[in-house]
Amino acid sequence: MAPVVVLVGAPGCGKTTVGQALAATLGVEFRDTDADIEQMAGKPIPEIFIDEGEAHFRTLERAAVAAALAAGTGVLALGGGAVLAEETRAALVGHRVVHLSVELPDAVKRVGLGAGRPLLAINPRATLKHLLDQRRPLYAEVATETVTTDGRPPTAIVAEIAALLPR
Ligand SMILES: Nc1ncnc2c1ncn2[C@@H]1O[C@H](COP(=O)(O)OP(=O)(O)OP(=O)(O)O)[C@@H](O)[C@H]1O
Ligand SMILES: O=C(O)C1=C[C@@H](O)[C@@H](O)[C@H](O)C1
Ligand SMILES: [Mg+2]
Repeated sequence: MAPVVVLVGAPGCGKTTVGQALAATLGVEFRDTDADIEQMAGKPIPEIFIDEGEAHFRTLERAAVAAALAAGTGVLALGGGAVLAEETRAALVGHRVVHLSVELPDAVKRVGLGAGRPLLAINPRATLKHLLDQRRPLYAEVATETVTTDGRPPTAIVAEIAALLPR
């Protein structure tokens, strides 16, 4: 079985928030590869970045995405940078992949200055701008649908995605 839907998008686009609400609406399970990686590593993502570095995190992430796609859990959220891996982009072919798009102003507001996003620890606005510019084409490449999230509440986004799915 494949996941009902896979969510991709930049940090702060709402993959976790929307994914959890969508799974509850559909009555299916929610899975987030970031949480899977933390469980696999036995520590939070910022600690993996500090202790082993980003390259090691990306190795864990490729394995976590492959395992989650194979498990076929209902709603699957991928980490914001998962699409950087060519292997992961190839593995997503044939899946229903929704890109939750977000532009810089809303992304900055949503991620704030909070902890827990190691890539955004320094100069979050400039880093987010770079991430968005670098990744937009990659999200577009893997997505079967794109749903805009700027200025919209999670409930409206959940309803739009639910309406895309076969009944
Ligand atoms: N549509 C929205 N409107 C306003 N706030 C939102 C919306 N979606 C998410 N948020 C808020 O933005 C923050 C980031 O959301 P969330 O953690 O779901 O993003 P994410 O895509 O999972 O990020 P990451 O890639 O870092 O895991 C949270 O505080 C959440 O409540
Ligand atoms: O955008 C990214 O590269 C990341 C996003 C988060 O979901 C985590 O996967 C991690 O913090 C890296
Ligand atoms: Mg998340």
